[in-house]
Parts: sequence; C-alpha cells; structure tokens
Amino acid sequence: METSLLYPVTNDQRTDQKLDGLWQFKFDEMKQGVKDGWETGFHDGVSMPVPASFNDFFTDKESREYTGDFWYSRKFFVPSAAKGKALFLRFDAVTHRATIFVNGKEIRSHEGGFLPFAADISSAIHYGAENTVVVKGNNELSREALPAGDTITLRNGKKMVRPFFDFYNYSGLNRSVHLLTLPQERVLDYTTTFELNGQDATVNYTVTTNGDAPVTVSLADADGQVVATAQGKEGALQVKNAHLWQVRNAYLYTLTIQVGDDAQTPVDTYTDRIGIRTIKISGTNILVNDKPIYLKGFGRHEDSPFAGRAFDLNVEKKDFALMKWIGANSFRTSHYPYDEQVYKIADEEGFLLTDEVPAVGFKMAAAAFLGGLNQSFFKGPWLKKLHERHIDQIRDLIKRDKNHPSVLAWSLFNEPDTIDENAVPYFKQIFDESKDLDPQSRPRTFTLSEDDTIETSKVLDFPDFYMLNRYPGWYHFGGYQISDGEAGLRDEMDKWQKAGVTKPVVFTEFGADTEAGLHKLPSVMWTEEYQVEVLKMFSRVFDDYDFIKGEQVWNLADFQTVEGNMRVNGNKKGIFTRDRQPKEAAFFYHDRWNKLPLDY
Ligand SMILES: CCCN1C[C@@H](O)[C@H](O)[C@@H](C(=O)O)C1
Repeated sequence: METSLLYPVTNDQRTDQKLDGLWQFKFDEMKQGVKDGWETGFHDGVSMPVPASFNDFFTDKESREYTGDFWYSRKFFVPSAAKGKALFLRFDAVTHRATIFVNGKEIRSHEGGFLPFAADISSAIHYGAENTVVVKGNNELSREALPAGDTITLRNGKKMVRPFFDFYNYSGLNRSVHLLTLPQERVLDYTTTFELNGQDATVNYTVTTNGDAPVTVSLADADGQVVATAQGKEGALQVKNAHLWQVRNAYLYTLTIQVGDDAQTPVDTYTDRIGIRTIKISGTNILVNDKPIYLKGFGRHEDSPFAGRAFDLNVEKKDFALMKWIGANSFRTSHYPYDEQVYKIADEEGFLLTDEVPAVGFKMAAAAFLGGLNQSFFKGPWLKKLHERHIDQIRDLIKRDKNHPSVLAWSLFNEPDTIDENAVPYFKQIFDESKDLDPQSRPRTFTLSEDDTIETSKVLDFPDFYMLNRYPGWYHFGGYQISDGEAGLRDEMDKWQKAGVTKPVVFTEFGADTEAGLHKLPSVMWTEEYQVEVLKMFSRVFDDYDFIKGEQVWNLADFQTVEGNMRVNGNKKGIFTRDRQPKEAAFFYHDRWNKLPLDY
C-alpha cells in the first residue's frame, strides 16, 4: 500500500513538473535489458509518447500485440534549488507493472496497472544536472494478478496474452509522470466526513503528516471566502448555510491544510476541492443528501484511437459533453480505476461514479467465452497471491479516491463466479478487509453476471446494493426471439420482487453490438434499429420494477478488444462510435433521460 496518494499540487512549498512528451522506448523480448545495462538509459530505442499505450503506434502485428518486458527512458533536469527537498517521481499508472531506475539505481517496483505510485529518488539525484529515469514495464497477464488472464507462448516463440476480460490489453505509461519536490515535513493524507444539520453542515476531518508541526485547516467557498477554520490534525469545520454538492448540480469548496505554526511561512501547504454531501442506502433507495436518486448513465472504458487506454483530456472532455447532452448523471469506471482527472471532472460536473478495481475475469466461464478454460476460478493455486494484490489495490483505490464527492460506491469485482461455493470465503475476506477503509463508509458492491441470480449466487449478503449485468436480446434470445428475452428478464425480476429484495438494484450492463450506419427495416441484429429495440425492451422492464434504481447501458462508446469471431475490430455496443459520434440509440436516451429530473 502506498504511503501517500495525494494528487500533486504546486505552491510555495511544493512543485509538480509533468515529464510528459516523447520518451525512448524499446521491447525486451529476451529479458536481457538489465544484463545489457538498459537501466542506465538508452538512445537506440524509438520515440514513444507519454502518456499513451504503446500498442497502436506500431504498423507491425508483433509490436502491437507485444507481450513481455518493455523499457522507457528519458532525461530530466533537477535544479540546485531543489536541494533539501524530498524528490519523488509519481507515476499515475504503468500497465501492468513496473520497476523504476534513476541514474542506474533501482528505486522500487509496483504491481497494478491502473493506480499511481511514487518513487523516492532523493538519494539518487544529481542536483543542477540532467538525470536519467528508466522504467522497466511488463504487460503479461496471469491468474494471480489483476486483471486476470493467461499468457501463452505460440509455437513461433512469441508470447501472447489470453485476457479473461473483454477489453484490449493496452499497455505502457498510460498516464502522466510527475517530478515532485516536497517539503521534508509534509501532509501525507487527509480524510473528510460530513454531517448535515438543517442548513448547516459539519466537515469532520483528519490530517496525516510525517512530523509534529501543528496543523491548521480552513475551508473556502467557491468565491474564495474562508467560511470555517480549525486547528489540529483532527477536527470539525462548522459551515453555516452550507452549499451542498448535488447530482448534476455540483458545488465545491477548497480545503486548505497548512503545516507549521507560522501562517506566513508554512512548512507545507496542501489544497484540494471537496463537496459537502452524504451518501446512504435506505431500503431499496440510494440517497444523496437524504434524497433518493436514480442512476442514468453508462459503463465506460478509458479507450480511444491512437493513445489506446491512456488518459486523454480531449477525449474525457468530449465524453462529459456527450453524457451531459444525453441527460446522464453517472457512470461506472469499468473495469479499473480511471485517471484521477476523470474524478475531478466528475466532481465539478456533479456526476456520480462507481469506482471499480480491475478484479475482472475471476470467472473461468468468462475465460471460456474469450477462449479460456472452464473450471472453478476460486479454487486455483493462484488465489493466495491474487488475494494479496486484490486487497492491496482496493486499499490504494480507496486511499486515492476517498475525498471525491463524485464517488458513490466501490465496485470490488466485475462479474466474478459467485455460484461456486469456493467464492464465499474469498468474498468474506475481501469484504471484511475492506469494511473500514472508507471513512465515509460508502456502499461496496460488485457486478453479477447472467449466471449469478437471486437463486444461484452464494454471496448476495455481501453487497450494499446489487449491480446486474444482463444481455437478453444479445447473448441469448436475440433478434426475433427478443420477446422471450423480455419475458425471461421479467421472470427474473419477479423472482427478485417475490424474494423481497431489500437493497437497490442497478443495471450496470445491458445492450447490443451495433455497426454504425447499418440499417434495416424491419431490423436485424447489428443494425442501429435493433440496438434501439433492445434498449427500449430494457427500459420497459426498468419502468415496471420500483426496486430498480439505475440504468447504466453498456457502453458509452465502442472500444477495442482482442480479435475474435464475436468482435468486429472491437466491441460495438457503444451508444456512440469510438470517435464519439451518435448511433440512433443516442437519440433514444437523449429523449428518455432528458424527460426526467437530472438526479432521478
Ligand atoms: C459477459 C461478461 C459481461 N460483460 C463484460 C464486459 O466487459 C463486456 O464488454 C460485455 C460484452 O460482452 O459486451 C459483457
């Protein structure tokens, strides 16, 4: 678990310099890099953009599909003025694992391709000079790492991944790299929880530092006016006439933490934007500020042409423009934590998000769907290592994202095999160990696949609300049989109703692959008309069951997957194309959702 995951800021005590741009890059198929001294830097590679996945920049299949070790290298200057500061390199994400070297010295390694980590480079730096950072990355998949899959070796000796998941194994320095200079004594973390008292609110806080200097905390409103202050590493900020953060009606305060007893020359300052709001589950309702809400939105992917899985602010800005246009208010970070800048935008736009760890593919049947084997996933020799990494990434996810008002819930798995009795002890361990990680005690949940129903799933006591992924009209009862699909879906909902479902149910996946521009009257599968028919069918069912409190269609946009006879250059269930243009279904939802209140 990382010591600090605070997002970088620049002020009089801290600097944050992004090392984005072109780095040197090369593959290391024979894993010879360390033997050949690559950790000291190299110039015989190719130039590679950062942040970006490396895959789509190549024109040969071996390089695009490359599986194994790869290396990045670049120089960076450290001014003499930085002497006395603590120096870190913060990697927002390296997919799926990395070892960091500075000036030839190994600094640290990290496992997990979607969460940040910081390397303390203070001991390896040359001041007033150029320095060299080298990253040894690896993108192999296994059953003891997240996301789950296999790595096989073809008869020609090339390695190849077999993902147990339906998104392309884009790899590399997918997010920014930061050179940080920090005060020796500094803020490492902070927490906030909220109590609403009529028009007023209390912001309870804790601050973690690495020293004994006194701490002062203040809260300023959107106009910069300080509305509350408090002393000490733990305390409460009393806010009169609090302006609450609401769904699609955001309001952000600025929290300022100062370390040191002289406000004029603080030892450290850390600022962040927070939203005052509460989240509760009450019966089958999801409450924000004690008001029931209904989730309208999407499963998404961080995916776009050229940069692959890299965070691209231009794409993100477009995606939010589309989600606002269509009348959405929420999304799930399927199937992995997204770049922190996504959460910042969601905070500003008043979107709710379900924050998901990459615990995807924990189901051998899914692997079978993608060409894997068919056996119990929760019984293999891989479980011990997998569990260690799983809970480690849950801890870092919650540590990183706990202060975002946009975070509604934590999704701890996507479509695990919950019919298997062996799943129960694993789930108990994960839910026990994650219980107290979030100071705001937000709901914890996971998605249930078609096989995992109220009759078959063994773990329905664990989630705080249910997330269902259902595909009648596509993976079964497709085409003219869709009426049987609707009848079957209603049968299942009747069973949930009859069982006396006592928690909210949110549909987090449903839809149909659709080739943009393909039309037929009457419809056939893959046409835009058919996608609308499927979505109208689901909408009819959602409108008939009051315990259903959300509809998040799969997917916002078309996205890249592995090759296969069920994929046409990727997954085409997007409501928008991969270049973010509307299919007919976009206008269906624009009409359906904009008729409703923004938060219901
Ligand atoms: C069958 C697994 C559920 N769901 C997972 C998601 O990642 C896939 O893209 C989606 C699909 O097949 O379109 C199905």
